Amino acid sequence: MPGIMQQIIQHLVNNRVYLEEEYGREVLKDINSIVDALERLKMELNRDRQFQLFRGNEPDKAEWNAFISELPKLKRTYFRACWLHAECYIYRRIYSFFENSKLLNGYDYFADLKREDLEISERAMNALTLATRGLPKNYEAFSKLMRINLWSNHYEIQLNAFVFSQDENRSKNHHENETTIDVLAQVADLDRNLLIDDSILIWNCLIKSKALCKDDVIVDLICDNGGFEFFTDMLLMEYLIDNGLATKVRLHVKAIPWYISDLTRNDVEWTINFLINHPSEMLSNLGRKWHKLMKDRKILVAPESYFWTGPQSYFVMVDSNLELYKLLSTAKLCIFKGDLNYRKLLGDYIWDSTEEFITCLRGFRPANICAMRTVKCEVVCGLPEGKADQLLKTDPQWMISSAYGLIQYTDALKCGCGLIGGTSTECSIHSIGRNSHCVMRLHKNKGT
Ligand SMILES: O=P(O)(O)OC[C@H]1O[C@](O)(CO)[C@@H](O)[C@@H]1O
Repeated sequence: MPGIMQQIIQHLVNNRVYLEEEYGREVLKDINSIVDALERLKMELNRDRQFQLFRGNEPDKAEWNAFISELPKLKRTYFRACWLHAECYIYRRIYSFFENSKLLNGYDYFADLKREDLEISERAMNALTLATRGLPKNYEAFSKLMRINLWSNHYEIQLNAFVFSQDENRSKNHHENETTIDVLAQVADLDRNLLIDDSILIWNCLIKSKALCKDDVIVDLICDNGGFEFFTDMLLMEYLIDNGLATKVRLHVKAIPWYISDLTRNDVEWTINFLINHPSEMLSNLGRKWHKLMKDRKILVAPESYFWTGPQSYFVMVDSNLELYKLLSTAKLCIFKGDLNYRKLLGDYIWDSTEEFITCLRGFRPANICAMRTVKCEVVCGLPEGKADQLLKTDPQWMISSAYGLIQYTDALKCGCGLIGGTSTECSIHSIGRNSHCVMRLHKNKGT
């Protein structure tokens, strides 16, 4: 984190001239005070000081201050707090320096990094675009897209491992579309590291929703990173819409710059414009197509919520942000991308690695839920007995390397009784009703 803060300082110093051109001379005062504030924050972190309350124009300061005040005193400093709490707090403090400045309110100091990530992914984007035009509506194509999307959450793979020539693929097989994706999976050589693959359940969920639902089939995508990862998110979402597997996709983005590369509304707009104006005709056409999907509101950015940049685990959402919980409840499927979302889904606890996904959600079940992440920290569940031990022996870094991936799913109506969606009186959850809110409360009261 001190390194990240230093990078932001460097960014401001390096861009002084441009910022002055854009905002006028007065911005230099802002820059100086933000640099001072960042230096102080670095010092607070180094000295393990107490978290401070937010006192400026932060729209979510009441929630943050309540959270900080409720932390036990000993858990309110950088090295004593939970990792997740300390990390979120620092990212939130950093942005508060900008939002309380005169001219740099709204400034995204991570924007350049996200943009560069896309700019240098041209070959990968071209190859994937070519490979995904006219894909058939079947489970195989869907599952491949899911895996491409999953592996784009890998730390380093984002760019380089996806770089391969389209010509090589062409010469290998006549079925160009199919093969390019296969090659991608092989080049990435990562599918063997897919520890859980519930994509068939997700496919079934979407097929069933379409058949049963007369209204919109909504898919909520709780996004993670911008840049290349968002590009592959869009390929998957486009496939869902094109094939009638969803009639509407809502993108949940971050309200503020977050964890360096997380997607914001501006990043979505920038990405579409970048593609539209791209010299490659194929990418430009793709950009235009996505722009139309957004104009027709088939893919849209959901109202931004500060819940996603809070420190809380998702099981508290029903109490702390009922509006957002209700919004997610109108979806047929909620897809949570990335490691941070996963940590918040599971509450950032070191669960027994064989624990069921649904148990770890602790009652958070606004809709059918899918989590897709490469494993970057020690939070994991749903593995077969003995798998974690075996991995530890063969690859001690397996939980932090992001070389392993998970596609996990749980049905909103699933419960421990094995009677999926049933109305049996034997099961208290099912006899209470199908309302996920009731189910949530029941689980909570039971302390599960
Ligand atoms: O972009 P993702 O997949 O959410 O990864 C971010 C995660 O990586 C980490 O840096 C873990 O190493 C965490 O801070 C964070 O949970």
